[in-house]
Amino acid sequence: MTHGMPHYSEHLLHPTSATLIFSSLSFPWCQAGKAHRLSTEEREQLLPNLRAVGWNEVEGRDAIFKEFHFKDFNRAFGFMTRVALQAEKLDHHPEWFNVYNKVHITLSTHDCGGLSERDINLASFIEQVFPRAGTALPALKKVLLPRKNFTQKWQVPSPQSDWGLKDKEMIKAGAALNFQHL
Ligand SMILES: C[C@H](O)[C@H](O)[C@H]1CNC2=NC(N)=NC(=O)C2=N1
Repeated sequence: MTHGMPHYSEHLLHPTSATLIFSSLSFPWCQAGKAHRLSTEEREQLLPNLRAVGWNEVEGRDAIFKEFHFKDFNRAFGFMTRVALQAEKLDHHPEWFNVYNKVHITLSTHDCGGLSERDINLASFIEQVFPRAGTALPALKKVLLPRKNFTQKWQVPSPQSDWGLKDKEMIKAGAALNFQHL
């Protein structure tokens, strides 16, 4: 199954395709209330931003899909570990598949039988951990430290941190984020 997803190195080459703008969803999305399927308006607003970073709608099912490539299994599994811990915190779990350096992720909310804001927010988190997990460690500082390319509506809390936003801050920033990878 190929979705024409960009390989990680293409993200580096085409940073402008990595812009996510989530603006109007409420918080917290996870514990509060029952999940509801995204409205037409929400979809029109949010899905283009996800498509721009390689998430596609799944045919025949209300879900989104993206394929991630890493340099090796360790990096793929490191990425999965971060996503898994966050998914557990959010009580929102991805459907995923891994072989060696590839991770395929499908997001959908089983509780409401389709896409909800929980999926958008987990996708947003995934986008934020992806470049860090996918980058060879020696390249990390070079690639990630410059903050000038992070356009955002909130303060980066610890500019010294090589790892950028902490999970908690990412959750807080949540759907109101305007994020550029690089
Ligand atoms: C009982 C538990 O809170 C629910 O089953 C959670 C767990 N993780 C979940 N993950 C996903 N992807 N969709 C859900 O609806 C969902 N619901």
